[in-house]
Amino acid sequence: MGKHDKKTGKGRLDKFYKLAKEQGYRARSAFKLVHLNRKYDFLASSKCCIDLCAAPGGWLQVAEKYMPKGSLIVGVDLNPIKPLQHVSTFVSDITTPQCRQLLRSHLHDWKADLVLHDGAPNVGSAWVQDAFTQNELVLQSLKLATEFLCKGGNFVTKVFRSQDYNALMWVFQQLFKTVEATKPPSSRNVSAEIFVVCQNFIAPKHIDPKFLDPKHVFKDAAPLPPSIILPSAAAAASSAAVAKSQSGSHAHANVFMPEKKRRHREGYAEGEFTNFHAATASDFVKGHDAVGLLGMMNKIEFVTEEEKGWLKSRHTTSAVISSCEDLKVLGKSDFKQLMKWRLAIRLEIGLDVKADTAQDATEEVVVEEIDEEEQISEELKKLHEARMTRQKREKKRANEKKNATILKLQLNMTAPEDLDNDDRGLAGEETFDLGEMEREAGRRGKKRAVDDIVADQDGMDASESESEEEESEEEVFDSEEERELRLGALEGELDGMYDDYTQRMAERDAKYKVKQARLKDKNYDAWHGINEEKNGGGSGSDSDVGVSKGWKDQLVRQPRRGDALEDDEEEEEEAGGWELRLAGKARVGESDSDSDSDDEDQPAKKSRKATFGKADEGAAKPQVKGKAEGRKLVRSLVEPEERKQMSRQAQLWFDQNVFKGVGDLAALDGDEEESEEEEDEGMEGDTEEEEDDVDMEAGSTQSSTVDPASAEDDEGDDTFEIVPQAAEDTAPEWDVYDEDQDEVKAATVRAKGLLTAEAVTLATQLVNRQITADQLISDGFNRGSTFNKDGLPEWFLDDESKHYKANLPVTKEAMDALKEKQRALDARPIKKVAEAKARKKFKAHQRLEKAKKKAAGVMETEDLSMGEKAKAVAKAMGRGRGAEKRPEKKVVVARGANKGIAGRPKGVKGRYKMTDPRMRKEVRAMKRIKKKTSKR
Ligand SMILES: C[S@@+](CC[C@H](N)C(=O)[O-])C[C@H]1O[C@@H](n2cnc3c(N)ncnc32)[C@H](O)[C@@H]1O
Repeated sequence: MGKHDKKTGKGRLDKFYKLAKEQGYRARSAFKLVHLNRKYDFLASSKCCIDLCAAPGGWLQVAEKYMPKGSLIVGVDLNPIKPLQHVSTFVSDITTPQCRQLLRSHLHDWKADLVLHDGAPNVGSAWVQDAFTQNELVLQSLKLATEFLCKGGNFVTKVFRSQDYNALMWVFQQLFKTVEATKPPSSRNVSAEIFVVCQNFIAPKHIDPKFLDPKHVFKDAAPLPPSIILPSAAAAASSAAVAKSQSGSHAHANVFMPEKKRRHREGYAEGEFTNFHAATASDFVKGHDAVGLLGMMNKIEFVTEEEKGWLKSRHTTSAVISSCEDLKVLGKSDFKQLMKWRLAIRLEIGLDVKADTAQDATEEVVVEEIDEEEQISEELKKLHEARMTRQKREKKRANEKKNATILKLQLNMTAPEDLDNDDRGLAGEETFDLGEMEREAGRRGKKRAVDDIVADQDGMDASESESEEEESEEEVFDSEEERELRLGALEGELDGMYDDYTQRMAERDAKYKVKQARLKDKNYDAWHGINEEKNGGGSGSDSDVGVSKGWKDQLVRQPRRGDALEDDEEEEEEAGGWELRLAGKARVGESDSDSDSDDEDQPAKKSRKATFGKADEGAAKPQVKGKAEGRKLVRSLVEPEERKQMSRQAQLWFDQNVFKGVGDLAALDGDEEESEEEEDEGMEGDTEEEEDDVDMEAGSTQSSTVDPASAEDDEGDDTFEIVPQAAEDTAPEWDVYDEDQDEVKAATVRAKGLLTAEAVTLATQLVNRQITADQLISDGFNRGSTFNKDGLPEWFLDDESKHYKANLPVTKEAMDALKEKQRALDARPIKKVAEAKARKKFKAHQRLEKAKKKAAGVMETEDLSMGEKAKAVAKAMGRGRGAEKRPEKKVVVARGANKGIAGRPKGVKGRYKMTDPRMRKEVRAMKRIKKKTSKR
């Protein structure tokens, strides 16, 4: 903010300076807020306002003036602010946590409904550098705003137009329902500043910090130009100064902000070393691609004498000049104005000739307008000629097809279900949708208007090939209406051109390209959104918005993917949403081109303002909707269509001679299923669909006749055959050893309880008398395969033995019971375990003491020999130590090789006992009986 020349450029003491002086404002910048408020009227509805970077207090004064009496207004700045009535101020750096705390204490837990930010870092280096720091400051202020704003609150900030501008706008869009950028008249044209009014804060519960982190927000921004060109013509004058500022800035950037050094991801075009492009006025006026130029260039310069002469033309208004200064931010009206100016200059210099010179002098203005219109329509013609012809050709082809289809139908050459989707539409389904017809009519009207213009230009009827019906429609337009329509169409075309321009702007944006590239990578990990999604929304009005509308347009078109994203929210929480939004931003291009996403985009499209529509787009809009609806309609028909196609094939199949005489296959196969179905569905009669169903059944019948299994049967293939439950004596012999196993298991169960869910289930069933013991035993006998195993391959039997097992029931209750048991075990306190261990130890100690005593007693006994004493002591001590029990005698059944042998049977080690099988069974039986009786 150094010293300025008071006559030129920024230092000029303009009317706002004087006005500020007159009205007692501390700074001329106060009028920026006055103008912004005039346009958006946010002050009157605010009760609590924070002004970040408020010194010397101009905005505070305006806020105090326009906000309701008794409102809370807090201002903060690095510099002290002279006291103001009804306003509290303090000195702090808004980038520090201390400022946050001070704000909190000033607000007394209130939420602000307005946050203003007019901060500008006090640096004097080159403007790009300043822009970056400025925009960092903006992000910081946004951070504070998100913290202090109430839901629905507003945030007004100054932004410097630079490559970071779009990134900032995008972030605003994610947090506010309406975001508009504007340049108030009090903001000097030479200044790169622009004001963004963000309305209706969404107040998400969680904001991904990446949204407010310059590292993330600006990381994708286009690379910093190595050479910096000052935005104003005045600044550009001194190339030496520029060079100095360049080097200065770079030195600064390298030394102090090495991390902010941008990588040239995209690279510059061959021979280009800057992102700033200026075109000459001649390029614009005389060149063919005026729209393209506007999209690609930053500025139009008047360099040559001829060009300077154009500055004096009555058509060259100050608005045109200021538009030429910064093409990046052309609003729609600026754009149209510029295009009109171009045509006017072309006329002046004789590049174009007035088509209608015989106009009345009194209608001079009108004539001129028409001339311009004609010129524009020339452009229009060039732009749309190809499209029109294509459309016409398509329509003609469709008409022919339609007629052919209708003829076919009339001659019974085809069935309606055989028509493809297009034919259907042609054959009359369009009559299902009256709305669509109406829209179609509207489209025709609009198209006619455009065609008329083209026809006028050409001196020929552009719609020659249109049907007579349309020609009669043409008569409906009287000359005035036609004119209106023409104008409408022209406006539309200009809108269309404007959209082209914005599209080019978007494409030019490096980020856009990167996102497009990323999109191509299917593995690109789509990110997740802020937890609270916005509904509809998008930016608001497009009128007069001096912003890079391409971006805005995209953002508006971007669907607010509320519901769709909610499923992913939990995952998103961590990732936080930044990159999902990025992905969404990148998807924009896709959504425009990809008709599949039409449905998804619908809400966003609804939010789009009518001003977006170019003539053809305007016409396309209903088409899009119609298409979506049509698709719906088609979809409902497509599935049966497939089925019908299938059934038709089936019909053809059964029409073959080989099936003649077979009669009704459906009836043949007895389709109980079919009759059941019919009963169920209450279907009767002989509708086509039913016939199809029958055909389908027939199809299935046919398939059943060629069932491979039955085919095998027929052929007598004896690979294997499942024998149904033949009573055989191949069941495994009752093995006495199993009894042992059962006893062992029973002992385990007694000791540890039931261990498996199956066991618990069976036990529960037994206890609840859901199953009897006999049943259980008999089920046990049925276990395993009982079919004839003769001749079966080894692998099969192996598999069977492994897998052919009864599936024992398992109930949820049983599982719960087991879990509960385990939980109880796990929940045993350590103390209890320790106690148990101590108890065990104590008992062992007692046993040992007892054994020692016993051993001492043995030693004192005089009756025993030393050997006997030693044996007795060892026995006592062994018991005392809890020595392992002697291994039980192994019972060897005297059968087979062991039958009648004397001495140790083969392969048996240790203690053993020979038993007779009969005896063994009897002994066991006795034991069982004894046990039972003792229980009773
Ligand atoms: C253009 S002036 C604001 C004018 C003010 N809106 C008015 O109408 O009076 C920009 C202000 O931003 C302040 N500023 C810059 N960086 C700051 C920071 N980090 N914290 C607080 N204020 C800052 C400067 O001290 C300067 O007073």
